[in-house]
Amino acid sequence: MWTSRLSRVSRPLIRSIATNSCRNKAIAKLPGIELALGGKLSEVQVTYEQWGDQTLPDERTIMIFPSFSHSSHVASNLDDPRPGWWENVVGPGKAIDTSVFRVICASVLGSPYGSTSPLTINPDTGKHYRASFPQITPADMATVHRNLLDHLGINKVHAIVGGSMGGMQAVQFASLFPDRLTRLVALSCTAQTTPGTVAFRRVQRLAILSDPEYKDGNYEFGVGLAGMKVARELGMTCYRSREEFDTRFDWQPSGPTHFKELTFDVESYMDYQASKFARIFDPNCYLLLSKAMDLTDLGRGYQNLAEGVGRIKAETLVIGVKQDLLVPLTEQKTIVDILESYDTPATLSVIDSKYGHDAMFHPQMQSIVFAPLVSEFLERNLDTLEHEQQRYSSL
Ligand SMILES: N[C@@H](CCO)C(=O)O
Repeated sequence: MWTSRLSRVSRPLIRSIATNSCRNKAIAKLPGIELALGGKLSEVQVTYEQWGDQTLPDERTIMIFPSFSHSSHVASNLDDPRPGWWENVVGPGKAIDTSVFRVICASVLGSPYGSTSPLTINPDTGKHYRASFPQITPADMATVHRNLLDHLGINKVHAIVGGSMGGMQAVQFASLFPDRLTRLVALSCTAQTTPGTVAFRRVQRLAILSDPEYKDGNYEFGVGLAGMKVARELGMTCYRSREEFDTRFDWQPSGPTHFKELTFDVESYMDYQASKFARIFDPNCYLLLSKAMDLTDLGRGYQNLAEGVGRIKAETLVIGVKQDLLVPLTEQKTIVDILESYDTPATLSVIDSKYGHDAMFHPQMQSIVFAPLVSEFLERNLDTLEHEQQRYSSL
C-alpha cells in the first residue's frame, strides 16, 4: 500500500495530536457579501467540517473546496463516520494527512448541504429564496471561503485544494486573495469556461427547466423531479469517457422487445445513479451552480484572463486528465502557461484515465494516482516538518 513520505517520519509521535479533536462539524455565521455580478447576500452561513488538530498553526492548515455535487464531507470523522468523497486522499496517514495538517472543508455557497443557498429563507422576504437566489460565480464562493478563514482566525494557509468546481473556486481564491495561501492544487478545472462546456451544461439545465413539475422553481421540496434525473444522466455522459462505458458494460440488452422496455446494462446503471441523485440534490441549487461554473472567468474585472490568473502567487500544481470531455486538458495547460509567463512556479501533471473528468473521485484512482501526486506536492520542501512534529507531539 502507498504511504506518504511523511508517514515514514515520526508518524507515531504525532498520532496523539490527531485525536485531540474538537467537534468536526460546525456552522459559521459570516458577513453578507456583495456579489461579483451585482446584488448582495445580506446574510451568509456555511456548514463546514474539520479534521486533525484544530490548534495547528496557519501554515499547517489545508482548505479543500468541494466539487459541484459534493458537500463538506470530504472524509469520515468522529461526527460523521460515513466515508467522504475523497476518503482515500484525506485522513490520518493519507495524502492529505490529518495527522500532520489541520484540514477544513466547507459546503459551497449555493449548494444544498446547509450553506446559504436557494433552500435558505431569504431574510428580506421571510420565504425560501428558491429560484430568486441571485446568480453567484466561483468568485463569490471564494469570498465566502475567505470569510470562513477570517472567522476561524486563519490568515495564510499552507494550501488550497480543489477539483472540478472545487478547482474553479481554488484558482479563483488564489487570484483574489493571493496572500492567503502558499500552495495551490487545482484538478480538472478551468480559469475561464469555454462555449463547448457551456453547451454540455445547457442541455442539463434545460432538462430541469422544461419539466412541468419544476414550476418556475416552486416545486415541492424533496420530490425528485424527472428533469433532474435527465440532467444528471446527461452530466454523467461527459464526466466519464466512451472507453469507460464501452469496457464497463455488457452490450447485450435485456427485457421485452419494445423500445420502452428493452434495456442495456449502461441504461440500468445510469437510471439507478441518476434516480438516487435526483432524490437528494435540489433542482434550484443545480441550476444555480451549473450556471456559476459556466461563469468561471478569472479575467473578469481585468484586462484579460492572463492578468487575472497572473495574480496567483502560490506555488501551483494543476492536474488534468487527457480524456476529460467536460473541461479539456488545454484549459489546465492554459493556467500553467500563464503562471509560467509570470514566473510563478507551476506544474501540470497529465493523467491518462478512462474515468475522464471524474477520475479524481474514482476510489482506486484516488489512492494510486492522485494521492501520491498531491502528497508529494504538499509536503515537498517542508524541511522543518520533522522538527515541528517533535514540537507538537510534546504539547
Ligand atoms: N461529477 C462531479 C463533477 C461535476 O462537475 C460532481 O458531480 O461534482
